[in-house]
Amino acid sequence: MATGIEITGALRPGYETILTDAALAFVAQLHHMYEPTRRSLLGAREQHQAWWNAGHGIDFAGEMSSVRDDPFWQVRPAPHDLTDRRVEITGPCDRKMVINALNSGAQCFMACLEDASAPTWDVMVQGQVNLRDAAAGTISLEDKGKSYTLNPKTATLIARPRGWHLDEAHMLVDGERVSGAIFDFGLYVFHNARALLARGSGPYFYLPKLEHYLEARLWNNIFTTAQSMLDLPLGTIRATVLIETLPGAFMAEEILYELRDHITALNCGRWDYIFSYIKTFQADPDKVLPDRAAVTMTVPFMAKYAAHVVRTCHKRGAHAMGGMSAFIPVKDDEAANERAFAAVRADKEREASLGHDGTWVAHPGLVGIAREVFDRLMPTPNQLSVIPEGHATAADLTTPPDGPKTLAGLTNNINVGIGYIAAWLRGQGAVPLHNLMEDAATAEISRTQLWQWRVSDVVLDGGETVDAALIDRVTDEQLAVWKAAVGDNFFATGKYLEAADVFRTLVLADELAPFLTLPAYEHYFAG
Ligand SMILES: CC(=O)SCCNC(=O)CCNC(=O)[C@H](O)C(C)(C)COP(=O)(O)OP(=O)(O)OC[C@H]1O[C@@H](n2cnc3c(N)ncnc32)[C@H](O)[C@@H]1OP(=O)(O)O
Ligand SMILES: O=CC(=O)O
Ligand SMILES: [Mg+2]
Repeated sequence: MATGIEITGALRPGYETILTDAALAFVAQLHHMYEPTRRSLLGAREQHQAWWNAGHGIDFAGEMSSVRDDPFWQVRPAPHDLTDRRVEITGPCDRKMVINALNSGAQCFMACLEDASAPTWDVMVQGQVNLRDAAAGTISLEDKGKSYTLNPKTATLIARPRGWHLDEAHMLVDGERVSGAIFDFGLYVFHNARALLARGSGPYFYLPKLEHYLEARLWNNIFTTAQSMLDLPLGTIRATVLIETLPGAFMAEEILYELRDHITALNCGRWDYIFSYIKTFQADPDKVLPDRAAVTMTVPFMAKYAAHVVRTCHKRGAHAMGGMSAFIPVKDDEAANERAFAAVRADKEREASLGHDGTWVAHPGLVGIAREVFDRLMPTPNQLSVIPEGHATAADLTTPPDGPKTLAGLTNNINVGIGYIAAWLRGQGAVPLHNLMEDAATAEISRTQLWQWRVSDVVLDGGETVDAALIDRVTDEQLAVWKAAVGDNFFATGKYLEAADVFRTLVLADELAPFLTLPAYEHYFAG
């Protein structure tokens, strides 16, 4: 191994094919070149938050108006296998799910090393093994007497690395942790770019949680460097950026501009967006959101956000991808299943009618519904020519909706928060809870919402004031609910008490932690 590189995680069979000297040296080189910038951009995030906490508003960046006003620039056109992306399935990089997703009939598969994966060392490195085999077209599995192999026609593979905030604690360069994003991106592009190109595709990425155009510039510089180190032409790497933070929405056009040689699309990551709205306005009692379930895509600020993303993309020749309805198929209850399908169908009809070029589904059983809607409402491969009228103002994007604030909403946040974090601590990053898909982003909404309700002394519609005593009482009640639901044995081993501790600590903290995964990673996964 090159001098200065240290791997502190376990080396299980197969990992040596990913953690090769050459691949690690590649990651280390990116680390040397770009870690100082990442650190400084993370520092800038703290400064921006302090500015908003001091009562300053959020608005479009004045210094970038020339980019927004210049009518002439466009992003590089999409490659052939990202031209029609009407249905994209997402999922963790578990071997069976990777095969099932690639075979699902969706146009693309967003393979998630981010919020649908708990970032344990094993999940991250085994995920790379699975993606390497997927990129090579050779992935297969024998599981419970069933053989899994790839169909002749599979979805286009797009990998989602971790966001800028997370470290990979198990790879050190000169004693310093590398960024999770650079670890995930670097290993994936190093091992798979050539194989993907040979199969008529390419190294494609979804980039999560960007908050500033300078963060997009960092990705662009990393792409340019990676391409030249791997002797790939400029524009070989292609990115789709999730517009899933409120600050990111105000910089959507600048993000396209910074990445114009590499970007093909933006995506509306609605769950992180709601989380980011709460985080941005954490100190503003006038911006407190109602129950999580009441913040749908049809409330005004969310509808304006989606239209803003479509408009911005199509003005610049980029695809505008829709997002994820949390409804998933319901087993053993036909009526509930029909309701879930109807909710997904309505969500996809809204997206296709607005001008989105495609959408996300969480489960293979939903591919057909999304496909039917987009085939019906979008007969062309995309609808780049559809530009929603109007433009978004800061008030459009930031005015909170009315809606209920209820004890049931508070209780659901705590129940789901405990259930999700327990699964995450067991190594599972996406789970079905109460017939909805939950991942790190939805859990972030639950815990930030309660933090904000508590510090804003919200009085619920039933008259209860949200305070530490109420949070403690309901947390204890919900621990009992989980114990009854999963049984004493699984409750004892399934990390529920640890999850409640993580959740309660975050909700009762004086300061809002920027991400729940940061303290939880340090405490449970980094060692
Ligand atoms: C906010 C965001 O970031 S959204 C994007 C991140 N979130 C995700 O990607 C969530 C993806 N979805 C999932 O992880 C899962 O569908 C869950 C956790 C929601 C539900 O999981 P389960 O209830 O275990 O699914 P279920 O039991 O119905 O699975 C049935 C089959 O479908 C497969 N399957 C389910 N979801 C997926 C998927 N997303 N991709 C591929 N295969 C899948 C299962 O592997 C299983 O296959 P098998 O029959 O060969 O054994
Ligand atoms: O990543 C998607 C989201 O909704 O968040
Ligand atoms: Mg997200």
